[in-house]
Amino acid sequence: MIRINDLRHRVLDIPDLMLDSRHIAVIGPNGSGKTTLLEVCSGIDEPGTGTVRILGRSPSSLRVGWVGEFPDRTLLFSRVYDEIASTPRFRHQPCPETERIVRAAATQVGIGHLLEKRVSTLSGGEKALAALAAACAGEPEVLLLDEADSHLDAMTAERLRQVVQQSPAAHILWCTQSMDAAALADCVIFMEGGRVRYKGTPEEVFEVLKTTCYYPTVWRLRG
Ligand SMILES: Nc1ncnc2c1ncn2[C@@H]1O[C@H](COP(=O)(O)OP(=O)(O)OP(=O)(O)O)[C@@H](O)[C@H]1O
Repeated sequence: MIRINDLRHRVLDIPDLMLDSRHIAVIGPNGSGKTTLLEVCSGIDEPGTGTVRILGRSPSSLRVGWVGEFPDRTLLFSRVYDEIASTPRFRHQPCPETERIVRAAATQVGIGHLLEKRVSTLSGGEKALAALAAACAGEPEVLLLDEADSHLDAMTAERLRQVVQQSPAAHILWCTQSMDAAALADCVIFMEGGRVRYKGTPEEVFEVLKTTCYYPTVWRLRG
């Protein structure tokens, strides 16, 4: 359960929000506060006013996985293996266990062949997958994806979706500009001007947005 009360932070103004779904799509126009909401839910950023509780705890006490739109800004290590190994190493996992976690995460994401490569030599999509593998290796309770699918080809985006679905995370907050991807979520929140304008199942939210550009293309095509 994600519970937000009296949150006022930068652009955000969320008096009361309760989310009990697992896969939550966060959509809305540029500058509406989607990333800011994810940051507050990640514990990266402490809200100025109000409270955020996820699984009954403060976000900073949770295992959080973050995959951003620009992996170059978050990938810290020069070798892919070391990037994925960073969280188990920070947690002082023994070497054989770290090795197992890294290989499992890389295999799950489909980048086992990239483990020895330098991060700087990867393509944009490969960097996104390396960031996803690193997030998965941390066995996150909450997985946050900030437009992580925005630069991916259709097949890679589909793989990212599958891996995210298979993740054991209790909550997945996925900010996306792909309404077709958002339509696959359990719950959609539509943000505008820092507020949650609509919240509900994809059917409920997209029904309200039917005449706008936010209606999923796949739904429009099927009539
Ligand atoms: N560190 C900050 N300090 C002050 N204002 C900020 C900060 N970060 C973001 N903002 C402002 O908050 C507003 C919301 O930004 P945010 O990045 O959350 O929007 P977004 O919905 O994710 O947008 P986009 O779809 O363009 O990524 C923007 O007007 C932005 O300028």
